[in-house]
Amino acid sequence: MIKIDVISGFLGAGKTTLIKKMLQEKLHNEKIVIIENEFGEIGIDGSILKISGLEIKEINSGCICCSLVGDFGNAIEEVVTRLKPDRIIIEPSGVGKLSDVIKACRTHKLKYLFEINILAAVVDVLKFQIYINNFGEFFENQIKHARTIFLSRTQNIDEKKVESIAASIRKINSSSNIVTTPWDKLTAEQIVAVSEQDARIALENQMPIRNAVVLKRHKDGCNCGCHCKEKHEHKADEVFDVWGVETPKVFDEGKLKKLILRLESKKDFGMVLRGKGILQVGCDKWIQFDYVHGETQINASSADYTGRICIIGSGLKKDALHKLFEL
Ligand SMILES: Nc1nc2c(ncn2[C@@H]2O[C@H](COP(=O)(O)OP(=O)(O)OP(=O)(O)O)[C@@H](O)[C@H]2O)c(=O)[nH]1
Repeated sequence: MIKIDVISGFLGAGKTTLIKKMLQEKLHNEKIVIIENEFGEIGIDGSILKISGLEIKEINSGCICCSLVGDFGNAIEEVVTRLKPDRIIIEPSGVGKLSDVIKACRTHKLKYLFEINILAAVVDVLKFQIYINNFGEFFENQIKHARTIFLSRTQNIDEKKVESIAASIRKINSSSNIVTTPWDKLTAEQIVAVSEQDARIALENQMPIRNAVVLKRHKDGCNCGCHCKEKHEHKADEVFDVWGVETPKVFDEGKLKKLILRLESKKDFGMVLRGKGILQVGCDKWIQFDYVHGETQINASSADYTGRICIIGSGLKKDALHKLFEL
């Protein structure tokens, strides 16, 4: 049986970071294929994970829960029949619903060839409240259907706050394991062990196969993140925007750092939830940037086939973004 591990989590929560840790420290002896699903046509995570030298299948230009159920099914079929790995790790888009990924796996025509093993959600403690308030429909869905919840950035807040967030998560999902220790204090062995605990039993309880889509009514003032009047269950592309470009432009590194910081301005660019890119900043010099509100990381990167930027948010002002990067 091929193991399927799903590592979900909202935009910028730390999914790729967690997967990298598992791969580098624990799973490097297994034959693994990663299915990456990014919301937007510009895939960045595939390049980041590529350094591990693994087979990566990217499904871009939408998310599994919207229009890509077919593509996701085809990707699984191709991986299962052609590559025959020991394990498939799926990183759904940050705005994907974990319940949709589970459903797509459980109803797949080749489901007898694989079993869902890890069902994890990564939750950024610094953004917990803001995401619950603004994008609760997507955020809570990931928490609710996960068997294991990894809190990220717990090293950046005091333990009382971590406790209170863990208690709020318990109210949404009372049976999950909640990992509160900063990951660098844990071995990948511990991470995989806690994630694999009772996974199958939990899945049976959580996800009875449904033949019909149950529509969730949303009320006035609810926290799903959309602005529409009709009552319906939302797809990610109704709530979130994506702006992505490929560019050969060579940026000035100092200037680039400053303009990435300007993404904080909701007034100028809309609500930017996540930004990432791989860009050339000199003759043989490339950087990779990671933007999450209140936190920007810029690291050296190896050269890529061209420069790429991907911005995800709500109510994005795309023309302003174009101008910002002087494209
Ligand atoms: N300090 C700190 N930084 C973290 C932690 N987890 C992730 N990061 C940083 O947060 C940024 C986003 O992390 P990713 O692993 O790319 O997040 P992701 O969930 O894969 O993001 P998307 O799939 O693009 O939405 C990166 O710069 C990480 O280095 C953490 O626990 N502590």
